[in-house]
Amino acid sequence: MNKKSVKDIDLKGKRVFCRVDFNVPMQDGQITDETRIRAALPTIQYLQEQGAKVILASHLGRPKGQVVEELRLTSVAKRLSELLGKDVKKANEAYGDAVKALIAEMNEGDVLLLENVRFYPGEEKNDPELAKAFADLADIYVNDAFGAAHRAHASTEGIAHHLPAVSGFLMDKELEVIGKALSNPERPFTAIIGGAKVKDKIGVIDNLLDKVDNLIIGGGLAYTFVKAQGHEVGNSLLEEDKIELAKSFMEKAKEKGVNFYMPVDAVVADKFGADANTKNVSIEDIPADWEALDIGPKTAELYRDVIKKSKLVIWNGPMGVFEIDKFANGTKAVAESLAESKDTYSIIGGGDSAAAVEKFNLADQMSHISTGGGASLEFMEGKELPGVVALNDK
Ligand SMILES: Nc1ncnc2c1ncn2[C@@H]1O[C@H](COP(=O)(O)OP(=O)(O)O)[C@@H](O)[C@H]1O
Ligand SMILES: O=C(OP(=O)(O)O)[C@H](O)COP(=O)(O)O
Repeated sequence: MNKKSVKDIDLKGKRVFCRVDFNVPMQDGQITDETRIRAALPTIQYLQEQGAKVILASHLGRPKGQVVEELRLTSVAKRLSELLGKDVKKANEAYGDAVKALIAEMNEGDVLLLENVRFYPGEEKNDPELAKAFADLADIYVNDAFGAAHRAHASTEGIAHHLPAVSGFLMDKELEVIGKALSNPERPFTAIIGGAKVKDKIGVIDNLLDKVDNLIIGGGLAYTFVKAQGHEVGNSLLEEDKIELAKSFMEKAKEKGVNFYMPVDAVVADKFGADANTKNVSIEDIPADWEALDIGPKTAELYRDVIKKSKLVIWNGPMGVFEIDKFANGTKAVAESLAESKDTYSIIGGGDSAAAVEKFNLADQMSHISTGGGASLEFMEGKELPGVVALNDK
């Protein structure tokens, strides 16, 4: 990478503002997946070893500029203390005099976790005053939050304009692994896009059509395309205002010679939930009052064949509502196909896809599981990540 890293800078005795992505899934105040915390440990430990005073900052969830009690980083600080084997102090704010007082007491190698940076409206607006207030806490800025690198926020972008700004090891690793795979992709190159964030992902598909040989669509996303093909989708997830766009993507795929794979069958349910009645139907036969919550077995088989013939696969978004066993088979089949294809380099992005792979105990069979969903997609699309652009050049 042409950006300076934490290795390129003297850290001894310095106050380091290190942005990490501790946006971990939580249920009833408990962390349900700590992958992102563990992924940040190498940088934190390196900073400690080098004699820095480590000031960590992260967002958690989307509190929209307000204090939301459940989204405090308290349980993250506790878990981090256990993982580091050292007490991590937790501030109740993310900047200001009280925080400065805590920092003034820090010794070399100490770690302080600031409060959720998204409790402040200025964070997501990239308010220069908030960026300056963050910068006032430290001598050096380190960005190790790959998962949030596609956001131009005060703690991911703005602050970098006020301090010497370098990347952390997780950031470096993600950019290197994904960048290398995509700079000269081994072919056939296949992208699998699923999940529910239709609005976020539909634009991604446009850009991916310029890069891939095969595009596989699944998950809730698929039904806007099914509708665009002229079929009824019942109560399935649908973005009415994206149907025309979906049509244009199918046209573009044809023009570009990209194989565009869509579900040929689906598992439909008479309601959303574990106690729903279900059946397998052909894609043109989704009943009016039912919703498609997984790809069907024929589709899974079709996708398996494509995956097996691919040399590089990027996968973002589950094929169905994998959290409910009845609708997990499609996602499981894709994960198993990737695990079986030993010659295929697989990159998994997105919290839910990673969680699904974890749930099926196949995580160690994947080539790279990225800590960033949106970030890895934007990077793969060829977009510049603001959190990276803002760092100092080598
Ligand atoms: N057919 C479907 N209908 C409704 N929701 C779906 C469907 N398929 C998948 N999902 C949901 O999509 C969610 C994940 O979507 P998304 O956030 O876009 O993925 P990721 O986090 O991997 O990027 C999961 O919670 C899953 O239940
Ligand atoms: O979880 C994240 O994104 P992801 O679900 O796309 O991996 C990142 O922490 C960014 O969070 P955001 O999408 O609320 O900006």
